[in-house]
Amino acid sequence: MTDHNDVLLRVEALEAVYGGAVQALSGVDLTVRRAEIVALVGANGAGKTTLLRAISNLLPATRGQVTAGRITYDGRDVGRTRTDALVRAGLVGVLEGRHCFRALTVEENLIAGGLGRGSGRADLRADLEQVYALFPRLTQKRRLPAGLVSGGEQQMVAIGRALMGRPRLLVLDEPSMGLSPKVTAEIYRVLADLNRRQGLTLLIAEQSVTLALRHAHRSVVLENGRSVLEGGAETLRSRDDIKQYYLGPRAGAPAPERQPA
Ligand SMILES: Nc1ncnc2c1ncn2[C@@H]1O[C@H](COP(=O)(O)OP(=O)(O)OP(=O)(O)O)[C@@H](O)[C@H]1O
Repeated sequence: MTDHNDVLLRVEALEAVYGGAVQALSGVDLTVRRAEIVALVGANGAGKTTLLRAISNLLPATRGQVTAGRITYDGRDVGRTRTDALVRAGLVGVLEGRHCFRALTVEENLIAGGLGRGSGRADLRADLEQVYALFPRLTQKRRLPAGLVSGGEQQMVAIGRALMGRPRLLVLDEPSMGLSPKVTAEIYRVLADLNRRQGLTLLIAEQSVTLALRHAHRSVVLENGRSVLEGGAETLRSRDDIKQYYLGPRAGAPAPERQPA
């Protein structure tokens, strides 16, 4: 049984359309407990990005809208809550690729993530130093325009900027997209550390099911806009259809189910 106080985010029977016509979500249920890492997996077009946009209330910016269902964050219905208010409540997203303000320096990008909280200079400086400690290579790049640093570093800037908002739930859309395995591993190591040490809750859309199973406590599979399966690594690996479709021939290797911090 789920203790309701444990639940940070709940999505129930969510439906969403684009342009009043394209049905992108047609029944998604999802629960994210505090201090849990939940991965959202599914093929191209399954609805992962749409679900994350809906949770962050960013669908209207892409001509989309939620047409049915409910999103509850920290016990509150947030279906109509503006994105900036969600951020202030600790629900922070890194969506739409690794969006950076390209003309601003790396450091200015990071600071921008902390401004909405209304904290003072000393707090901002302390948070900034924490981000540099997590991603040391950003320290050397702090004075460079973000548009000039590598794709991996831009992803670190985007995540760092989100962390400056002191999130309780960090929502990430495909953090590994287009990155080398080494940089991907570095980013996931930082995310896993934040989860373990600080109890940061993570909801991550991840096209690589292998990565999802390695890092998440639980994964939710989306197919054609519906949530069709959820479980830990063992549950997903035990399903022949998941193995064949997403994992390929080397899917048999055992991996322990992770427990939340
Ligand atoms: N702005 C948009 N306007 C119209 N249709 C859209 C828009 N964004 C997504 N869609 C459609 O909504 C459906 C779900 O797409 P979505 O991007 O959420 O899937 P996804 O699982 O994130 O896919 P991918 O892994 O390729 O990013 C698809 O049919 C897609 O073509």
